[in-house]
Amino acid sequence: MSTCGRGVYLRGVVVGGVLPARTLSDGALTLPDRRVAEPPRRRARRADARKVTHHVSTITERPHPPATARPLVPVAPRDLVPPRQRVGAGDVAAVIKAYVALTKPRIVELLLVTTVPAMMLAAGGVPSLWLMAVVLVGGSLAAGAANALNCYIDRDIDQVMKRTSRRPLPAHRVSPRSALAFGLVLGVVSVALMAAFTNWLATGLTLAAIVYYDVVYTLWLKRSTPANTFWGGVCGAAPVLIGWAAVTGGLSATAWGLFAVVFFWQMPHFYALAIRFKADYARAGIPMLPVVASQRRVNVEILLFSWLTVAASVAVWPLGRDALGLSPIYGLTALVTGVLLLREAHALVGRARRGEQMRPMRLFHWTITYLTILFVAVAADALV
Ligand code: HEM
Ligand SMILES: CC(C)=CCC/C(C)=C/CC/C(C)=C/COP(=O)(O)OP(=O)(O)O
Repeated sequence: MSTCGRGVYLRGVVVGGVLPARTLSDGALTLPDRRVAEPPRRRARRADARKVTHHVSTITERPHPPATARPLVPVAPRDLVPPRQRVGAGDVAAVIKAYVALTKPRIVELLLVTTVPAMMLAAGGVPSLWLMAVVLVGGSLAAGAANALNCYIDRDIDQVMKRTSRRPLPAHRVSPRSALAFGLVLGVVSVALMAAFTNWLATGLTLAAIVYYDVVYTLWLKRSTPANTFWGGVCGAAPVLIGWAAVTGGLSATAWGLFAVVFFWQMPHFYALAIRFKADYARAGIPMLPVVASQRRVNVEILLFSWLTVAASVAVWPLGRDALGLSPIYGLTALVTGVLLLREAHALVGRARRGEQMRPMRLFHWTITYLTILFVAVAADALV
């Protein structure tokens, strides 16, 4: 990380350390349909939220958002979700759909893109189908639990952001209490499954990933520091370690190498999204880097982490599963896709510097193509 980068991160971490977890803008907390009975602690948090909005506004040199929303109307918490809009218990398909949506299935599915090849490489071929099934089901339930709890904790933010406003909680299809219960049950089932059929390391990593995502990232860092993306990558890259540990009972240098690839990779992946939805994040008072720092600073980080991603992917080549390293299938794929990823990252930065339309979703989609191809190569390598 660059020296100037460290400066902003440290400042962010300090801010994160002194402010409480809930740090939304005035607008977010006073939306007409977020009518809650307001206990004194919540009122105090709102005062803190105004401080953070001010912090964000100061850094971006934008005027402080006016407090124009209507005052909160005290109602019982159970009335938070208007009964009319809740999914009727009789409509089984709609109920199932809403609960599945809580697990963010697209993200669960994508996390598995990295887990399966890691397991194959660790096993030097196709691992036992039983173990694959356990890790896939246990891992999906764990990621689903982590996501459902994230939906519960972030229901206020998700309501304010356009991108997330159709999720089950902001759309009032599931009550917050049901989402919380669902997330906790899924979490317990997933960890029990891993404990019963894998080993302690894989189980411990699974539990740690859930707790880390929901407590360290969602409750704390996401709302308080632009370093949220960096630290959030730890749990995003954890499935690689979980898969490897489930097969071997340990973690080798190659496992850590693959972890590093996903960890660095998620920075350009997420920053591209954060540039695209910068206004959303700003409205919700979330200090994502593009909201609180200059575009120049974001550009530097996109390039830095894209290069680190490619460097880590190439470093995995000689490591492999044993002294022989990985085959040229993997090595050449890492080089070619790496060049393409870097070309796209530099293209985005070039457009930003020239003041052209940035089209960040081009990089976002490229990051996905890159990681998918790279991990297909890992799997292919395990088969040869
Ligand atoms: C490593 C940690 C990761 C982080 C921090 C991350 C972050 C995110 C975020 C915040 C979103 C937006 C979610 C939404 O709109 O609901 C997203 C969407 C997406 N991510 Fe990731 N992601 C990670 C891993 C992955 C992986 C491993 C892949 C696949 C190779 C992937 C591919 C995608 C795709 C395709 C979408 C779009 C989903 C959709 O349109 O429904 N992500 N990611
Ligand atoms: C095995 C296991 C438990 C793995 C957990 C993996 C997991 C769910 C990783 C997500 C990583 C991450 C920082 C996502 C962004 O959340 P966000 O809240 O910023 O995204 P949003 O804005 O779309 O809600």
